[in-house]
Amino acid sequence: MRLGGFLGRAETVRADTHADTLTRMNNPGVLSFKSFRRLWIALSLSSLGDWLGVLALTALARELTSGYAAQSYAIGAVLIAWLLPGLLLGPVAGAIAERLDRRLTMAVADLARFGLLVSVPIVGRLGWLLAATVLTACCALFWTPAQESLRSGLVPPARLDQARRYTLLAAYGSAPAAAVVFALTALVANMVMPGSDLALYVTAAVFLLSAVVVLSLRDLPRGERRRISVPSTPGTVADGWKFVGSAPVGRGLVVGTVGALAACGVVLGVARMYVEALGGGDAGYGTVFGAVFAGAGFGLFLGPRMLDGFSRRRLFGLAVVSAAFVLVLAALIQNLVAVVVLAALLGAAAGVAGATGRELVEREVREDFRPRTHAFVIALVRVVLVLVLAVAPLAAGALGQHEAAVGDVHYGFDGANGVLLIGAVIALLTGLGAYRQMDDRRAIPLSRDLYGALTGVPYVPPAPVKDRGLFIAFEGGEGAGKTTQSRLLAIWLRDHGFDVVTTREPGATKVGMRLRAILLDRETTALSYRAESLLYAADRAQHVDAVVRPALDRGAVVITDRYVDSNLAYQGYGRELPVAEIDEVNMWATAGLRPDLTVLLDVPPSLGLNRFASPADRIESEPAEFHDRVRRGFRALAEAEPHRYLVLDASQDQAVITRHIQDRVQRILPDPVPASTEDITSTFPAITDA
Ligand SMILES: Nc1ncnc2c1ncn2[C@@H]1O[C@H](COP(=O)(O)OP(=O)(O)OP(=O)(O)O)[C@@H](O)[C@H]1O
Ligand SMILES: Cc1cn([C@H]2C[C@H](O)[C@@H](COP(=O)(O)O)O2)c(=O)[nH]c1=O
Repeated sequence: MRLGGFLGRAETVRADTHADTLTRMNNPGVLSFKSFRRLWIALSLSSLGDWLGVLALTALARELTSGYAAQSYAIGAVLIAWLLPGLLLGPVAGAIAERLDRRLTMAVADLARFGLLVSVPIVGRLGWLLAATVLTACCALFWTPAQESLRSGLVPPARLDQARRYTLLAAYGSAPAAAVVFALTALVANMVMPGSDLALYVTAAVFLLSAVVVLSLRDLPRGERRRISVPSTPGTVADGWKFVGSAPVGRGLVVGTVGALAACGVVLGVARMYVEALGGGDAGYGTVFGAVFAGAGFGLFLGPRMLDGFSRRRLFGLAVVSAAFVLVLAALIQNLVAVVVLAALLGAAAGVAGATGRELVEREVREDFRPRTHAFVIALVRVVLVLVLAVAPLAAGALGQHEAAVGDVHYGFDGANGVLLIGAVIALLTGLGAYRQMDDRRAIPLSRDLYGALTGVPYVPPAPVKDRGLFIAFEGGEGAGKTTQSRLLAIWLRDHGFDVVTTREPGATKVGMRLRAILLDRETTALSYRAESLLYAADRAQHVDAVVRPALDRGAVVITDRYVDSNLAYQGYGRELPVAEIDEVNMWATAGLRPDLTVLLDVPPSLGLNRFASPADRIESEPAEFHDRVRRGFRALAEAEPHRYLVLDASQDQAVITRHIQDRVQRILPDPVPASTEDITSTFPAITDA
């Protein structure tokens, strides 16, 4: 019997493996498309060259100047020359590239970069180094959009998303690789060719190789070419702020992103000078640079998997604040090994912030606004990085070198250290600002919240204070069993001597009943989604004012069948209106009243809807995808605040569900109210004259 079971399982595994192979054969990975693979190799080489170039050019700029201030200024100038063209000239270069042959454009841009980089050590002057940096950056402005336009024609539309992910990997994964190559080159150079010239020759060779790969691209699609349109970075920032900045989450994201970038930017900006002061040379510089990017990669991977159940909004602010503390240590501990480790930690904190920020956008921004939001964040990253990378070395130069002596102990405190501390202060203030803006668990102390997430036992706030009752909401899709379970809970609580008010939304007041009729009548047509959302919120405002608050004020347990979460799930996720905005409207409508506990009865819509015999109302008759989105919405809301929810599988037996609910409610019950108040205990539904 057991053996049979085992063989059966082994067979299933074999069948699955076979199915996987078949799927892979029918659905090959994007790198199996030969032309795309070559383009991807060219992109990896070109990105490697870009990162190597900035390391080699800044290192050589330092060598071509003397004195702490002059060297800092030279490095700052190279970084500005490297970044500014992208900020200002992107749309112009895109418009020119639009008219040119894509493959030829890329090859010529690579060959031009090869020539420019070879010329820099030969000429050996700072002025030409800066001019060559600007021209090299301009070549990238033609190369990148031409590559993007080619890419979209090399893979089937269904694979574009995967192709985009590979492209991102090549573009950013090449940064730590460049740091390793740079550090190794520096070690070799110490033996054969002192100085930073060798790194520049290696960079030039990488671009030459990229040109060869580009020229080897064959079988490019004929016919209509994909359009190239490069949006202006300052324009995207200004436009994006108008809508991203209007909600607290948006403002928090922007403020926090600025802080995380300030932290990483100052390290990259002053790394060369700081490492020199610690006796590290080019190899040390490459290592610090690589550590920041390797840490960031790790943080991006770790972010979504970290502290499951902990508020993402809190995590975002915390990650930025942690970056600030790491930066303080990096500024004060003047030891190269420690600085490398701290650089990796800093990158990891920024990576966690980046991944969490992305998760927040996915979760809280309406689907059709997401591309605009992502474009805005990317543009913001560019602008802030240019500013920080430009200003940091200049500020370090202006601060100069200082030394404090206490007895025989000498402590050097250079401009680089000062700038790192300034960066830390900016990151700390912005991190705290983002945390405050976005905090969605104000009532819960952070330490308990963190402890709960770390131990996997979410923190449940203590029972409400005596002068206020208990507020419990039942939420879930159609036919989940909310009415059934709320009645059973009310009966159980009354049996235990509690003053209980059962109520529901919409329609617990006279005004609410009219609104319910409008909202659920199938004759109501052409009701705009926003109007629908506001009508539900209006019903709620009346409900809270006339039923819920008075009952809570007298110390009753109020059980409502649907509340704010229904608005967020149905109108936010179902109708795809901005969830954060609906939340704000509800905050206002209810004067901030939130349930002490929300019981989410989770059921597949097909099962819940089948539980009814009566004809479907206006909302129930929405298509299956709508109800699927609503279900996902409820679950996302519960995941974001697990301490406030009890999520139950509502396809289980009724009695099992009831027991789970009683167990949880028991933990938060206040003392029963005196029997004298029971004469005002209402029954379901609570319809008032209001
Ligand atoms: N766990 C369960 N298993 C099977 N049937 C159930 C279960 N819970 C409730 N039902 C039945 O499903 C139907 C709908 O239940 P109920 O009215 O409580 O759901 P609801 O969530 O309040 O629905 P609505 O979407 O109208 O608010 C009722 O006939 C009820 O008896
Ligand atoms: C509160 C609230 C409700 N809805 C929807 C959900 C249901 O389809 C109906 C209410 O019917 P029920 O039988 O009383 O469950 O209204 C909504 O879309 N938005 C809301 O805020």
